[in-house]
Amino acid sequence: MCTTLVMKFIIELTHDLDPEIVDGLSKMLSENNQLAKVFKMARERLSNVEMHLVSVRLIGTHSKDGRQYNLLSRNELATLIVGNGESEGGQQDVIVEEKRRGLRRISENHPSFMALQYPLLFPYGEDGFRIDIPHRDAESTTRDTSPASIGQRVFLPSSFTTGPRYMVENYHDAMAICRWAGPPDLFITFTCNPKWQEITEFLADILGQGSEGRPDVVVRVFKLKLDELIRDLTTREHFGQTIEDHEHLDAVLERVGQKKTTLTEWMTANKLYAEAHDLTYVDFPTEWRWLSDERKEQKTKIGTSIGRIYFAHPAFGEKYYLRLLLNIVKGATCFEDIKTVGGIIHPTYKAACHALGLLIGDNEWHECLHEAVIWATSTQLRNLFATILLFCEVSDPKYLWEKHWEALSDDTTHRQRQRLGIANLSLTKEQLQNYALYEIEKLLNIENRSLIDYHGIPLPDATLLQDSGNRMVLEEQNYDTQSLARNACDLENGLNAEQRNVYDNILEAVYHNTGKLSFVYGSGGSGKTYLWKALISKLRSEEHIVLAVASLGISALLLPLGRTAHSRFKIPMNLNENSCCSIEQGSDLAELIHKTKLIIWDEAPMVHRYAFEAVDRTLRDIMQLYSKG
Ligand SMILES: Nc1ncnc2c1ncn2[C@@H]1O[C@H](COP(=O)(O)OP(=O)(O)OP(=O)(O)O)[C@@H](O)[C@H]1O
Repeated sequence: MCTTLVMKFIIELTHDLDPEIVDGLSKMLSENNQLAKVFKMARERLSNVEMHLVSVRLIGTHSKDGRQYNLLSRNELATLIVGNGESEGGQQDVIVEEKRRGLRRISENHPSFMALQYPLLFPYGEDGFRIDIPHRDAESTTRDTSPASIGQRVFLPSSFTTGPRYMVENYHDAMAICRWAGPPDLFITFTCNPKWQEITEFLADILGQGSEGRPDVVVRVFKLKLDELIRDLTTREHFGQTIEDHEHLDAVLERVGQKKTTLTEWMTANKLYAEAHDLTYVDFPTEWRWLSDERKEQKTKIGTSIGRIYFAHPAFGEKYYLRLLLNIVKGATCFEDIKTVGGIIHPTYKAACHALGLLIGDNEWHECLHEAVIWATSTQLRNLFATILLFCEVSDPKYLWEKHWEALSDDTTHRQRQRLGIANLSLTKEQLQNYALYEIEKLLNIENRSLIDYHGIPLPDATLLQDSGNRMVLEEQNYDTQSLARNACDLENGLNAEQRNVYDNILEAVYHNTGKLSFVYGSGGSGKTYLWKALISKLRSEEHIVLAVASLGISALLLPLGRTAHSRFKIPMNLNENSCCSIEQGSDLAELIHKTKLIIWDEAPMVHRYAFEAVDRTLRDIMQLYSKG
């Protein structure tokens, strides 16, 4: 910056300043700031040179270490010089004269730049920013950006609100309640509204404050209201008496080392009270109450709590068998009692299950799947089924499959509806089974096994699977066959002699797969559309595919699920004698055409001959490929 300008600027600035403060600062800088000392030296030098227009811009010269409190030494920075500034291309830097080397230009990124620019912020002339300055908290930055290096994994316990285990706990509690009380009548969700009166009134007192800026207020009001709702439901019993769920086995088993758990207290109660002997561990909370403060059970009025034992996977070993026993054994006073069958204490829970006949045949696996059906998703069930097949030596896999296939494919229709975007899609029993088998086969393949290894379970049918992925085929098969059959019967009965003749001819060709081209001619109102409808209903009710097309859009509307021929067969707009339809071999549409039993083309003469030729050529291509395949 030009010195005259600097001076002018300083005079303007200092006009209102307290001279005492300025003197104090100046004194402080000249005593402590190495750069200020250098400044002084420059001034002395300039005063010895005859020069009127000078431009002085400063920067230190040392470029070694740059830690924050490393001070300059007078040897490093000699003086600040000089020039007219114009020739420096407007760069914000610096020409200094080092004592030993003469004039040098220095970068803005030099460590002393900040100290010179803002002397009051860097009163000792400390180093400022520079290139590659290390981050003070470099370690934590690495941790933030790379979670893999955090170290030990921590599993959040189920007591951690909103954690995955907490959610699963709640889900299982809900399922236990549903099992005991039946499906819920009400499903209450409680959401927050930032326009609630309490929130708006509070924010009205703060100018320009919206609810988005005060989540603390929103959350507090939400919690207050939520607590109030819970009180309405529990204490005030708006919907009647409320029940509570019981501590579950999983927690009990994890705390085996602890002196008192619900399981041990169940046994203690069995020791002390004869009336407790009639209850299994699961049924116990229906008549007894767990006092968590005192960690003991206490007799209470009947029907206040629901018992639940956490599901134990068959792969859990002894835990699984203990769980089986706890569903049956009554009045046990110690762990040995649970293993005692017919006066014999068995060494393991599994042996006790054997002695009780729980493991005869595949009972345990049927029971396992039967219980899991209550809470598990179909995906989880298929995983469980695959695990049972792989590791549990099932004696009759076919029966296990036949008994549980519906639960294993429960999500299929929903998934296919979502995937294909057909809201009312319905799948046949074979398709549902096939999907589940395919998913199970994939799970078994991961373990290098296959359904072939399990005698009696059918293998997934590849063609059915292919169809279930073809939206067009599914659409053409997705009819209510029963109502179509009734409709077909009515229409068939109403056919006149001529219509009947055509009807029988066409049906015969369809049923015998002879292949036939029929041209039906009749004046307006003679009953052609009626005939089409009769044919379409008849064949669709028998799950055959019929493509109903018309040359004109208006005629297509009169046919059940009718489309224009151009749209259905992708006939090109500009036709010539060599035109073909744009249907790719192997596409869904080609697959649909291949499966089609009958094509009805209404108002056929309304389009050019080339259109028929194009369709004919394309159909031949498609059918030829499939017959070769
Ligand atoms: N066998 C029949 N029994 C009862 N009603 C019939 C029969 N055949 C035709 N119809 C009735 O006659 C009317 C005209 O029939 P339809 O629409 O099928 O004729 P169309 O030949 O398709 O006419 P257009 O060529 O104008 O389209 C309809 O209301 C239809 O229900």
